[in-house]
Amino acid sequence: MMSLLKLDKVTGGYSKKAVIHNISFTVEPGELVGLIGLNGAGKSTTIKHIIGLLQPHSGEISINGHTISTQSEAYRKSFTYIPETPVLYDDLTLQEHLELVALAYEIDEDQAKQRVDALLEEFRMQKRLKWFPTHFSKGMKQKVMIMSAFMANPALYIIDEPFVGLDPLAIRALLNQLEARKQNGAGILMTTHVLATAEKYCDKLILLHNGKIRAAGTMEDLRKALGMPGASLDDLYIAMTEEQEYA
Ligand SMILES: Nc1ncnc2c1ncn2[C@@H]1O[C@H](COP(=O)(O)OP(=O)(O)OP(=O)(O)O)[C@@H](O)[C@H]1O
Repeated sequence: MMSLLKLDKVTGGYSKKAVIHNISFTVEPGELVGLIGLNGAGKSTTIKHIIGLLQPHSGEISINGHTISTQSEAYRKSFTYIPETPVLYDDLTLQEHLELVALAYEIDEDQAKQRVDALLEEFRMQKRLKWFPTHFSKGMKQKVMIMSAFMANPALYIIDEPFVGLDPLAIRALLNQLEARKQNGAGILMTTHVLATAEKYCDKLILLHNGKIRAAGTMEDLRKALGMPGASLDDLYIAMTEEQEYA
């Protein structure tokens, strides 16, 4: 079966010097995959290659079998990206942001209205439809990005550290939405430093260290690979970084 997202031996970075090395993994439909690593491990750099901001020095990235160089339009329409720092249009209200997504993704009016109503309720933003971003708190701005991504309803979600800055109700709303989208066959790649949440919700984890994949798989796979039965993701991760430093 064709993977939703496939990285095949991707090496790349910002200049000739590689920052990520020989990265291979997949995200399958219905899977939430956590990309885990210390500050500077290469998580954002990996994401920049997937969303097309950087080009690999070698290796290949495909979404539903499309690559960005050969089927750019199909590739870009297959995913939405939720950055860690919200990027909003100062002159557009929340409503206009959501309308823009509906236009860009060619969602018909009835369906758009249904999706907007459900998202407003879930993220408790019903009273903010006519607001401009300057009046939003940091967490509300993040919610606008998250709602816009869910509006588009893509096959693949790429989410950079979603849990910092959201209140507990918003985190629950996000996790509920992710679960529902997974049930419908979407795939999700998410970076986070909140390891307890990653351990609980991710189907598969990819541990990045110094730009390389150190271990990947389910929690059970990772425990076996590191010889630590019953360990938490926190313990596994710390053990992995220490092992590398003193090896
Ligand atoms: N714009 C850039 N130009 C050059 N090097 C960069 C740039 N951004 C990041 N790097 C380097 O790439 C490496 C990986 O950084 P990256 O941002 O991918 O880490 P990360 O895992 O996302 O970290 P964090 O958890 O802090 O977000 C680091 O050595 C960093 O210094």
